[in-house]
Amino acid sequence: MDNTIHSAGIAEVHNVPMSVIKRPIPSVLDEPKVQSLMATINSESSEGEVPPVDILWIIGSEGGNYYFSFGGCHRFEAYKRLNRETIKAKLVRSTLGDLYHYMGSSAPKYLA
Ligand SMILES: Nc1ncnc2c1ncn2[C@@H]1O[C@H](COP(=O)(O)OP(=O)(O)OP(=O)(O)O)[C@@H](O)[C@H]1O
Repeated sequence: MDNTIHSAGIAEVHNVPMSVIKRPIPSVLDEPKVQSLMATINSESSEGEVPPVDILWIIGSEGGNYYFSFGGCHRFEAYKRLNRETIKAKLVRSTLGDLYHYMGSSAPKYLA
């Protein structure tokens, strides 16, 4: 899901702590792809062969930053299994309306 319409204009890549990222939709994983990504990430030079994932960054109505991620399933799983503290990501500034697009009425009410 790299270079999607959402993140196409965003240049900055952040190291986002895995612990702050909410992934409300369970990933369906292709195991060999996860293994392959783990190997690539482990042998990666500083340039990087694995592109950043997209994260929806929402500021709550009462403040606070919320980070949601939907795609990037295989990359996220690979970073998780490697016990990485952070993942490279582009932050796509989003609204609760955007979240409804992905989650429908399952979107968390605490953001409204
Ligand atoms: N060993 C590897 N296996 C798979 N992809 C790799 C590997 N090394 C680098 N990449 C890059 O990582 C990115 C993986 O993105 P891809 O869309 O295939 O999966 P994902 O976004 O992590 O998971 P999903 O699409 O299932 O949500 C691609 O840009 C691909 O070129």
